[in-house]
Amino acid sequence: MKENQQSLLLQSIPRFPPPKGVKLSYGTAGFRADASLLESTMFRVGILAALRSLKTGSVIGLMITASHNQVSDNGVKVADPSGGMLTQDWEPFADDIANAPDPHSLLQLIIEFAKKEEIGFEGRQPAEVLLGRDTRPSGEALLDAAKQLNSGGTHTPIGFGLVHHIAIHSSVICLFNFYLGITSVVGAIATDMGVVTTPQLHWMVRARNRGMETSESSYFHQLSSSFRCLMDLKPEERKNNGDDDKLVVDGADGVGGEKLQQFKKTLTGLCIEVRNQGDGMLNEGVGADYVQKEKVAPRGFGPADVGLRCASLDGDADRLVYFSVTSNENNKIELVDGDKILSLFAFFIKEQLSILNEGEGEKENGSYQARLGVVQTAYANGASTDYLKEMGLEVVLTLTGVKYLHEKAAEFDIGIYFEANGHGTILFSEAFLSWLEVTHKTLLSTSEGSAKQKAASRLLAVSQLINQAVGDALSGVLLVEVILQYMGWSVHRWNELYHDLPSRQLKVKVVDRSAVVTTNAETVAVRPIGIQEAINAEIAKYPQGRCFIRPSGTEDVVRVYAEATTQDAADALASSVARLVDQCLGSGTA
Ligand SMILES: CC(=O)N[C@H]1[C@@H](OP(=O)(O)O)O[C@H](CO)[C@@H](O)[C@@H]1O
Ligand SMILES: [Mg+2]
Repeated sequence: MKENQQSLLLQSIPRFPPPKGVKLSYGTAGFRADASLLESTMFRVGILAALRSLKTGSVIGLMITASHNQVSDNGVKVADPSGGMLTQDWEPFADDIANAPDPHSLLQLIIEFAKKEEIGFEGRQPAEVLLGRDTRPSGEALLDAAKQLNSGGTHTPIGFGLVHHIAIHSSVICLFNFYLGITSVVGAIATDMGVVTTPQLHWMVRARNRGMETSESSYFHQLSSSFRCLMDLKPEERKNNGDDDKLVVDGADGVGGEKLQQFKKTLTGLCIEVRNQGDGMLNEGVGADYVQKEKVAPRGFGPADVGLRCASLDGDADRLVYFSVTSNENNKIELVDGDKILSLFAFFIKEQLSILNEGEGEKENGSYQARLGVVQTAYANGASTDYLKEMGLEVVLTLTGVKYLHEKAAEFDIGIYFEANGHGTILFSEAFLSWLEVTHKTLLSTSEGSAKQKAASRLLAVSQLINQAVGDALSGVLLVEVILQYMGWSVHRWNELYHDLPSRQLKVKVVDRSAVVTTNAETVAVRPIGIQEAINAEIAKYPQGRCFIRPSGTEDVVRVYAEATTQDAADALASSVARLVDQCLGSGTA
């Protein structure tokens, strides 16, 4: 590393000492903590992103969000050139630099890592990073702070790279720190994309690295035109419904509600009412995480909504669940979770593939036996896994965290992944898409309007509508809606695809959640020693009981998941295991 680069880093590093007594870890969704603890992390992740951009010769993304966490938390995740999550090989470096105790050790870490990764600092291409943030109020406060700092001349970007807009977060952190971090790498450029959903930022990074336009309007245009195409391909007898069949969406008082409100104006054939658009407290009694875990209607929904088709987004709009309010009391709902969304998508895709391959048999060059697979985690309801297997699909289980599911799904020609909480998408391989495009063209010229041509057209439109970078609640909602219209299904009919086994999820606050170590796709706890045997003894008390514990990667808790044949049994199993965890590791406040 050249001297000018070292001195540039040394100028800024001492300004951001790490918080004392806190160990930060790049978990399933990047770094997440109380916003007040993240000042140095933001700065350091800025450096990491610039290095990643130099290493890959591509644009990298940084998203400031804590998703479904309470409003006082914040976080940051890195989007790799493909638009996916940061490569897992770099996570230890992220942990190391976030926790480096002093300027000297941080600089040494950077020098050694850059050497090991053979990162050239004076290459032809400067580092470039796209920044995005959700609607957390801390973001706005810092925007002002940044502007003041900038006009006050305490930092000058000249010679450090060009920053188009600078925005920041919580009492002097976030984007400004990113900005300083990124521009501590010679020549680096940071471009602020403003307030966006997490999937929008990931989509933008992917688009940019494929030479496409990155604006929000191009994102919305892609979604609305592929949605329109799918609507036009509905069976004739289903073409007239839609407008009188309203969908009500809970926006979690976050960025997704705002964006959907703006976007819905451009959609025809779909009537959407958005509630919780940002006037209330972010994620408080609202949002996909709340609805899925508590199994009750969010704030703003009640008896007047009984029977309506409703959906809920999470705080950064990368999760989606559906529900309908079932009774006038207790805000009870019928939950249609990520597993059911996965099942609906799998059902539709499988049907289109079989139309496309009908009668092709073993003919040479004719059909392409696309490998269709689905990916779930241990949190998937057991009934969904059985249903998917009965459909003849390959089902793979991975660790919790979309990076694991995404990686597995990418091994299929069409890989569909969903977490039960509603995060998921459909990935299409390049090889399959090339074949599909050629086939579609041929079908257009030989048999336009045929069932096969329409099936090919639908699959192509799905690959455009569904976000190929990460799970995206906005594109997900459009695909669900168009499939329901295609099938002529109500939310209730959809929910009848299979019946969920009753389940319960609890969280337990413990002194040190890393004391829980798991194996076997997180279904078995190997530490603390003896706890699994105690859990097994509880499970044995319930017919078809299933239960596991794991440390959360995003909250300071140990999660307990239980399934059984009745709700009372699932509740009792979860509570007794939560007590075990509390006795073994707890601070007593569940
Ligand atoms: C049980 C559960 O819903 N866990 C969620 C949650 O992770 P935890 O590591 O469980 O806190 O947040 C992750 C990021 O959004 C998501 O990938 C994951 O599925
Ligand atoms: Mg989220």
